[in-house]
Amino acid sequence: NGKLPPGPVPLPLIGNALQLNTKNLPQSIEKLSAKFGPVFTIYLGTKPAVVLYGYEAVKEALIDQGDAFSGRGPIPILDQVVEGKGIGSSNGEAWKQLRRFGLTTLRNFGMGKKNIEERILEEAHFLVERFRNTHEGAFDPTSFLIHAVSNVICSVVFGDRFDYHDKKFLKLIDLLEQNSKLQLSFTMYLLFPTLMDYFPGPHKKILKNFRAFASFVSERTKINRESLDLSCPRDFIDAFLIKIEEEKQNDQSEFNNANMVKTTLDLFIAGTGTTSITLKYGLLLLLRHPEIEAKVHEEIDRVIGRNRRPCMADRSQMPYTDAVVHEIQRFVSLVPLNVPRTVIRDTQFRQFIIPKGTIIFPTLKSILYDSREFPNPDQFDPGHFLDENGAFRKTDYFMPFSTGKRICAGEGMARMEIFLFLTMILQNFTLKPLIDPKEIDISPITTTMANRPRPFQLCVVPR
Ligand code: HEM
Repeated sequence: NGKLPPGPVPLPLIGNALQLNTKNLPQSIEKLSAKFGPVFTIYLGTKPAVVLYGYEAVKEALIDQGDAFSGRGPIPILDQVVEGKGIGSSNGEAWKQLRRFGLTTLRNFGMGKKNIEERILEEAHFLVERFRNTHEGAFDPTSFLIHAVSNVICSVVFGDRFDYHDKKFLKLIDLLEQNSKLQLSFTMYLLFPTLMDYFPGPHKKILKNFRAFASFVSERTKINRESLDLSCPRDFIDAFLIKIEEEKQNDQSEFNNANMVKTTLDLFIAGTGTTSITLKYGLLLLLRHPEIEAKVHEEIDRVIGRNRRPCMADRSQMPYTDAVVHEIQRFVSLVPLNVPRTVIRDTQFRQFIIPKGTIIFPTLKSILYDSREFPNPDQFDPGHFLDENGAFRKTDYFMPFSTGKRICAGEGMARMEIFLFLTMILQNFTLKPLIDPKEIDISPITTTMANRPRPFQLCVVPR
């Protein structure tokens, strides 16, 4: 209508499908930005989507005009399971209430008997034991990391971790693992959502697995309800049940059974793959760069030693390790295009008018790989986060969790997990690659929604 930002000319019905590589949408968007600049429109089928490319455009939208850009856009498949409920997919008043509650409860370190740091450390201990039991043999770390990371969420949501051999736990994790292995063309789903529903394919299986996961969570909430003590919440579900009880008289309340199950599901889906892939990629990057691993070892030995467990308070004394953790997240750029947003009203942005409901991609890789802020962004270099004196260098361009009103609700938890899991692993082991480090391919496998490392195995040698 002449008010949206310009972009490649769309064709009827298929929009810009011919200009978009369905296997690597982030790459197509990078190419288009070279031609159309930091703000442009692409057509996903018949629907326009505005791409924001680079720090200035993303900041102007998500921070300076944060409220207008706070709507959630389509999340292929997941939308059909959560049906606009839970923190990640809801909008308007429901989202405000659920997000506020979720953040306070996750931040509430007094919840149950243990705080979140203790829960992570307990799990890190079990992870280290599992690594030790490989007896220096080669193994793929994927399952171990998924188990550890999901168990932290289990501990927060269900009050306790599961034993790694517990059949219920294995069933639950199997559903998540199956989904992470199934290759879904998110781009095809974004382009032709209705059409995809009519075709068979991996998306049907993913949907089935998510539904099975939701009924597991629903069963667990029943168990909690039967043994609930209103004065003593044991976990996230108890806290939610108490909130439902407190708000019983309020007909505007969003605290109900459906939102409880879907918010819990959100925590698993948004929190498991993201953190475990980051950790796995981190191990690969350290295998590729033994000289960086050696420096982390040296810092761990100096600050923590070998006889006590690391804790979050150590981080401020460990600028190099902190820089490595940040650089892992920057390099991985886990969610290159961000999770899609929408504008919640007709919105003037720069010289354009973006109609209410338009999909927005506030791209994150464009910021994490900005060569003005991170010289040689394609290189894995912790120096990107260190100043000339070796002190940690903070930068607003560190945005793997996005920014603004919908910034990742699990950021605090994820950052603790990555720091504590990684330092615990490196305190106890030296990583050994199966091939010459220089031969290791650290480039990502990129899909529309997430980057992940190429498959690999490693050995861990006790220190
Ligand atoms: C390395 C780990 C993680 C990364 C890189 C990551 C990244 C992101 C990103 C980019 C978003 C979209 C934000 C936006 O719309 O602007 C998001 C949303 C979200 N994340 Fe994370 N995340 C991680 C871990 C976690 C964990 C551990 C949890 C929960 C325990 C979690 C829960 C959520 C939720 C609930 C949302 C939706 C927020 C909303 O719509 O208000 N994430 N995350």
